[in-house]
This record gives sequence, structure tokens and C-alpha cells, in this order.
Amino acid sequence: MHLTQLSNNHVFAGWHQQHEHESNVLNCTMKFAIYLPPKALKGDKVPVLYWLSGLTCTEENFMQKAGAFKVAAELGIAIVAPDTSPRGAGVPDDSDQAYDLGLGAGFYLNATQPPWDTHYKMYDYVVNELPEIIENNFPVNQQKVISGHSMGGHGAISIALKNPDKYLSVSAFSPICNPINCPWGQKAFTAYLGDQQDHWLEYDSTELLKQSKKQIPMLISQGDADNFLNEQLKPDALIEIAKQKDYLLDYHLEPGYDHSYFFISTFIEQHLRFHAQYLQK
Ligand SMILES: N[C@@H](CCC(=O)N[C@@H](CS)C(=O)NCC(=O)O)C(=O)O
Repeated sequence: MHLTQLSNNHVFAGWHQQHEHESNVLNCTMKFAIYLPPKALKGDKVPVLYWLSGLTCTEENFMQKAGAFKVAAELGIAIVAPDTSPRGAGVPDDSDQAYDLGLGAGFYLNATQPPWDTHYKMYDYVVNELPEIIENNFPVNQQKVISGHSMGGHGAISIALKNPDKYLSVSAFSPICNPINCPWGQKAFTAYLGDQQDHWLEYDSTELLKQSKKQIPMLISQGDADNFLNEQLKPDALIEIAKQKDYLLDYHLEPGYDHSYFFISTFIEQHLRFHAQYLQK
């Protein structure tokens, strides 16, 4: 697997880099961003936090706006941010170029329906191909935690619940908690997975939590001034299942915060310190 380095910036004594590679899973050229903390430059292998961004994002948004580097440097955690969908020549987009389907809206699942099924396999990319690339090319160990925002919060929680042996902890900002019951999720799942709703359940965090057998520590932060909260994000069903199952969910409703990276940048330190508790030094 050949990586082409696209950028390299020194930040908080570590490095922020962007790389490009051919993805066998997504059938296109993909970019990702990585933050390597100073510890990784001294010959130590460090754990990785995978960050999954939301609708309309690329590998750039989190790195430029979240303000995560200072604390990641202190804690010795690498951060990897993939793009949010396959991209490039030949990759289909939604015919209306809507922001919530197609490019920038991969929903971290494996599409089964044409025309999406030849490229839109973000689940396999995030769970399998990308960690293999990261572990083969950077000074990281196999300890993984996962986090994300909005569509990426749905990705982080559903991926962690489906792979409780791969991730030591999971967190999310403003996640789409119950995609089978909101307009963003219903539109995307119909296109990518087809009309049969029983096929949707395997990517719905609330349904997956109902079925889960193994606990994985989970932190969710949600702003109460988020204008997507009631129509799209719907955390109540997830919180209810967590209560019933005595699940390790720490849910924080933060007054006054909206859906943006201003909110994420305020609480990213809390999320990084939460994950650090579950990582071995
Ligand atoms: N108002 C946005 C809706 C999408 C949105 O809010 N995207 C969030 C994730 S769901 C985001 O992170 N946007 C990019 C950014 O703020 O950098 C739009 O129409 O593009």
C-alpha cells in the first residue's frame, strides 16, 4: 500500500499530516489526516483515536476546527480522521447533489444498492482497511478508541457496538442516535441499503445497543441549542435502552451549545481525557 504525503505541519511538538492512497475497499483514491503526538516521534508506539466527521465534511474539518492537538500531545494519542465518503472520478453522487446523500455523506455503512454498492463501503474502510494502513505506516500500537460528530457520531457508536473487542471506548458529539427513525437516516439507508427496513437495523445505534452483550464505555455530549436535536439526532431512545441495560453511557446535555465545531472544540479535551482512562500507557 503506497501512501502519498500531501502536507506536514508541526503543531504542539507533534505533526499534522494529510496522506492519499488507493483504497481497495472503496475503489477510489482516498485522503486521511493524522496527528502524531510528540511521544510517537521518540520511538514509542501510541494508541489511536479514530475521528469520524459529519455531513459535508472531509478529513480537514476536525483537524482545523476541533482544537484537539494540545491535549492529544499531552496524552500521547494519535488521531486519524478519514474523509466522510468515497470521492473522485467515477464515484457516484446524489443526482440532486444534496448534502445528506452521496459525496460527504457515506454514513459509515456498506451500501448494497446500485449505484452506491461499488464504492460506498465506509464501514469496511473505517473498521478494516484504514487501521491496517495506519498500523503498517505509522508508530502506533493496536489500542483503538473511536469518536465522531453527528453522522460520524452515528458511525462511531454503531461501529463500536458492532466491534466491542476492537475499540476500548467510544464517544460522540451530537450523534444521530436512531437513524432508522429520522429523515437523514431514512433517506440514506433507503438509498444505500434498500427499502427493506430489517436490513437497516444493523447500522442503527439504538437497535445495536438493544442487542449488545459486551459493555464498552461510552460518552455522549449534546448541545441543547442544537437545531438538529429533535428532528434528526433523537438521543432519547438510546438513553432509555442504556438505562434499562445499566449500560456504561455517560450522557451530557450541555446548555446553550449548538451543532457546530464551536461546541466540539469546547468539550474535545473532556472526550480525549475520557478515552485516555481506557488506554494503557
Ligand atoms: N448546515 C449544514 C448541515 C450539515 C452540517 O451541519 N454538517 C456538520 C456535520 S453534520 C459539519 O460538521 N459541518 C462542517 C463544519 O462545520 O466544518 C449544511 O447545510 O451543510
